[in-house]
Amino acid sequence: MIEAKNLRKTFNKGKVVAVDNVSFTARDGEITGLLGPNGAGKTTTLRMLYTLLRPDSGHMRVDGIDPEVQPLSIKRALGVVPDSRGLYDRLTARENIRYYGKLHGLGKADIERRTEQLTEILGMSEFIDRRTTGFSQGQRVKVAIARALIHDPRTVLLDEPSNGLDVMTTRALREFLRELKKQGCCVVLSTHIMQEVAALCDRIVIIADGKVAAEGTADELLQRSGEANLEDAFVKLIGSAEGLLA
Ligand SMILES: Nc1ncnc2c1ncn2[C@@H]1O[C@H](COP(=O)(O)OP(=O)(O)OP(=O)(O)O)[C@@H](O)[C@H]1O
Repeated sequence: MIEAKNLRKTFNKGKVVAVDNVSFTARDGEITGLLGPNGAGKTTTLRMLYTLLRPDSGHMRVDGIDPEVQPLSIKRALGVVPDSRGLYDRLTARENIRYYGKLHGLGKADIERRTEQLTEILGMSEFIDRRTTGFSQGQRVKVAIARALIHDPRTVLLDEPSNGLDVMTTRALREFLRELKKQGCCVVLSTHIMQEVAALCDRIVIIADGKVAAEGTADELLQRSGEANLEDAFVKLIGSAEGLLA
């Protein structure tokens, strides 16, 4: 479970307020979607959650762990697919994944076993032993996901995971995330695609201008907005649909 409390982050000596007092809870066994237009503060929020950025104020916990007190425990608890997928181009897909396994202190046999499993689930066998230079977006995302999950984390954070993916790969990705949820994982993803949250997320945190504009299940958001479909509900709750894809 992730608990974010009053997170705030500014840049450029306080002139840019990227995230302003954001609070929400993401539970185990659920997929939580951070939905918002470009520049809303989704990536900055995720970066604070995976401890790449330190909040100016506020705090977060993962399974009760405070990153200020136990920074390494948090890193072990999390699987992260960042916005820049960040693969090492000179390494093969397998070597990229193996390297992360080693960083997490896994033994060779465990790394090989888990890599085989993820290769199968994510459909990577055709390119697992190719260098990642020239990989398509979909192939990159798959390797980034496998790398993030090599240590079997309970909490998984994904920044715009379906960006640039074709329909079939997006469907496979959604199926995979549902499987993680079934296993009891806490899954948090950011997106600006309404369809994505509607199809996938148990809870939706709508972020606009660095703030939480609304939060709840799709049904709760419909009720609160008094609208019959999610698209109209989002428009009403955010005040504009600019930057959001249906
Ligand atoms: N390192 C940084 N330096 C200066 N400003 C930043 C930095 N990182 C983010 N920002 C600003 O903070 C705001 C929120 O950015 P963020 O990347 O979190 O939005 P986002 O919701 O993820 O957008 P997108 O959907 O376009 O990726 C933007 O105005 C952005 O320009």
